[in-house]
Amino acid sequence: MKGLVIKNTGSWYTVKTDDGTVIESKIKGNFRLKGIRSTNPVAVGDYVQLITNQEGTAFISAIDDRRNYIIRKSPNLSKQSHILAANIDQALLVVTVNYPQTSTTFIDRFLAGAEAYRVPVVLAFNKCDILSEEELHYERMMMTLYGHIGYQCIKLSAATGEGIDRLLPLLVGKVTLLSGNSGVGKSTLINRLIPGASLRTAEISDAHNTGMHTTTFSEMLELPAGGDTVTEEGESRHPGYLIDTPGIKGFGTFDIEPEELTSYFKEIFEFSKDCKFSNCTHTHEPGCAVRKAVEEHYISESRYQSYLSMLDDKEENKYREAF
Ligand SMILES: Nc1nc2c(ncn2[C@@H]2O[C@H](COP(=O)(O)OP(=O)(O)OP(=O)(O)O)[C@@H](O)[C@H]2O)c(=O)[nH]1
Ligand SMILES: [Zn+2]
Repeated sequence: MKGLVIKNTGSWYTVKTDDGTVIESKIKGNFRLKGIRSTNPVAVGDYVQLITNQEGTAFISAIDDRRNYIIRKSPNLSKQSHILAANIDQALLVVTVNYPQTSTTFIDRFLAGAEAYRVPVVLAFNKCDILSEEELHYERMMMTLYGHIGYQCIKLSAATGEGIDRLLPLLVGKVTLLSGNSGVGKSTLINRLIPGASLRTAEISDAHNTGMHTTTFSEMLELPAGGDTVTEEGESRHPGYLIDTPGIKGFGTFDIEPEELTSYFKEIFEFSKDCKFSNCTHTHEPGCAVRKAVEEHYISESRYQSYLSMLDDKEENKYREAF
């Protein structure tokens, strides 16, 4: 039997099978995944093979190849990492122009990381209900900026429900990683999208109270089935899931090489094709088409600054590694 892992608590995995049954499962034996040293071989979002047993539970006997996965490296130096989620279709980055203000550096770092993982990002501009005229103007400028680069932007209020009708269709049938700084309204949004979700979360934390601080657990929250969970091709798909994993602030960008960085800033990459040197870092080189585009306002100053700050990190790391 096949199924989708929707929850991971310690050594137990909750698997939703193709016919909609939910089965508590454990890993059979100690199978390892090629090339990954992780503390959890199976993660939410994995498609797995199950062998059911008489007690009504099951063994996970195989995992389908992953399209992608996000990991958190262990803070200690064991070189082990923890897989937070697999097979993500997209990320929803919740941002606010105020209360609290999300910095463009934070947004751009997140976007660059997502590009590195080839995960599309939708930007949700939340709390439009409490913004002043001036703040709304700034929000429009931000939405225009990121919209031009190619990111879908949705203006919404998780509190009042405004804009939710535009967001929902983007989530149907997809596994969406929910991200954003503390206080931007992620929990409020989840409760808006999935009535009763906070209640369930509370129950879960109660049940596992003792282990909460040591066990990282992830969960996919199922969106309520809408009327359109059948694709145009007539193939049915799941109603969509949200992954809300506390502690993920973005995609790991530690492995990005400085030469690669340009390609993770979509519009910078486009202009860089006209730079005189193919290995141009767009900092000081003559004939740099990127710096020219910044001067002529084809590339926004804030995006260029974010690029430079990420480049700086890389150089600094290199320096540290060298000594
Ligand atoms: N006015 C207004 N307030 C909102 C909106 N969305 C959330 N809030 C408020 O903002 C505060 C933070 O919201 P949360 O949903 O807890 O934010 P979060 O992103 O889950 O925060 P963390 O759990 O710290 O990551 C709460 O007081 C919410 O009521 C909104 O659209 N408009
Ligand atoms: Zn250049």
